Amino acid sequence: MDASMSSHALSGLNFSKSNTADVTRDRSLHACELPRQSSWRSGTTGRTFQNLKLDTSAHNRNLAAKTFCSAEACIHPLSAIESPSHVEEDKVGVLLLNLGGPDTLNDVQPFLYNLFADPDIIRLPRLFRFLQQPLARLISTLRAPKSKEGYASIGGGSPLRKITDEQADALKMALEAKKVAANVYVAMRYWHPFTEEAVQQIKRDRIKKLVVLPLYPQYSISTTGSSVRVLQDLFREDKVLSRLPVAIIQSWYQRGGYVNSMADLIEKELQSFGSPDEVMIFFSAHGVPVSYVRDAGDPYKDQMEDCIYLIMQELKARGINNDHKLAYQSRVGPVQWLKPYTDEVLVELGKNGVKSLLAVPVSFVSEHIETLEEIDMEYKELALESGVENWGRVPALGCTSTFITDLADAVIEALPSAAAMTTDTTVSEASSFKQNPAGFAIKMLLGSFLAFIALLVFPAFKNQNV
Ligand SMILES: C=CC1=C(C)c2cc3[nH]c(cc4nc(cc5[nH]c(cc1n2)c(C)c5CCC(=O)O)C(CCC(=O)O)=C4C)c(C)c3C=C
Ligand SMILES: [Fe+2]
Repeated sequence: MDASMSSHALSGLNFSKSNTADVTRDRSLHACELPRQSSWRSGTTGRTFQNLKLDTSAHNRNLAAKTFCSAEACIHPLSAIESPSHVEEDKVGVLLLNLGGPDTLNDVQPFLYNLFADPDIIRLPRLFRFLQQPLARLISTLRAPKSKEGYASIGGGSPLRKITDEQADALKMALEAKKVAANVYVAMRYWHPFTEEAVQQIKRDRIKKLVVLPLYPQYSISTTGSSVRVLQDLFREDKVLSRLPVAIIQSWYQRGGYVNSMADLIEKELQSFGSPDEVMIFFSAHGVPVSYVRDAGDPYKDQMEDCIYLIMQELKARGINNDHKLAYQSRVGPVQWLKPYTDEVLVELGKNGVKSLLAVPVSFVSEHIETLEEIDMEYKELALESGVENWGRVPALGCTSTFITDLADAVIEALPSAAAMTTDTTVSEASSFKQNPAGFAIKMLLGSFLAFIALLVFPAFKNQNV
């Protein structure tokens, strides 16, 4: 990628902290011990960028454990690469996509800025897109004090980078155990190591085939969708990368390895209660605004419900028949989010006489602020105040060996479907800045003014739920 293209792609991000990120995982770091064999059913959805259609029928139980790939990707996996015989053996790369989190309290506001500047997080109508950055600046500044308190209470920063690095190391080792030598890279959406940094490293390493693996079990426009869009922009603008065969695993909540690993954790944690049979299994998923599902066709809710169904089926097969409930946490801003809301359900359950509750975070596979602070502190306190007497929480999967080994299988299954990305002639907003800087400056000024008005109109952004 040449320098100008690179700066285009980076122009929307706040790189307040210089950081030569270690995006490739060193083989010598041993994060987890892994078994040599795995025998889980598989259900990877490996599709290429041009086939990035959302599958909104995921609630159809038949979809579970089925392998998807585009006809083009499967039948002509290498059609778009020039691969002269002298080129070194296929060098495989795996790119883990994740959200990223502030390393220190000073990073909190710029991290939040990057998050709110993402048009997949605050989805403004096209006409108002010029407001995105000024709005992001305002909201991040207003929210930063409360977020800082949260991060301070969990040790002064997000544990996400460290855990994701450990998962990358573990995945590399699991692949090696299956005789696949691969470099594993980490690409964070809102903090270091940024996607752009990881992509540069992939290019420098002359990777010949890439599997993209989001660390979100379920697909959402706001998570996997957003990260893939950034990748798509970076690859489209680069001669070499646009020819690189890529397979994207869109979601993997339906894989046996994930479902079984979650069931294992739940089964184990239930044993810590005096009367395990009487415990309510309480799944708490990160929410998204209702409009994502209703208007934009986000399959997140369907996939979440399907995911809970599969985990409960697995528990039933083990003779565990506890009651369960799904609710959505972490809503932000003045709009309606997926319901029921975790805080409201906890109060209701407590009032209705539920005495033992096991919280299961289900939309993310690492510990993070929303498990360590929101669930372990805020929700626990609320539940106990509401009448719940026994509280437990299932840990995030992290480097659980059965889980990581299954991710390695998912990567291996996706490899044959890797195909070059389509070239798209859409002009990005970043290039419109380059073409018309004066117009851009006017928009920014006007945007700041309108953002100020928006702040007055949506005072909820100043409140606790922002
Ligand atoms: C599947 C997981 C997630 C979805 C879906 C998601 C959507 C989403 N998030 C926000 C706003 C915020 N998210 C924040 C942190 C955060 N979000 C996720 C996961 C999902 N977000 C994680 C794992 C984390 C924690 C990262 C860490 O540092 O540990 C934050 C910042 C934290 C805070 O201030 O509370 C915000 C803000 C929106 C608006 C959204 C969908 C539109
Ligand atoms: Fe979030």
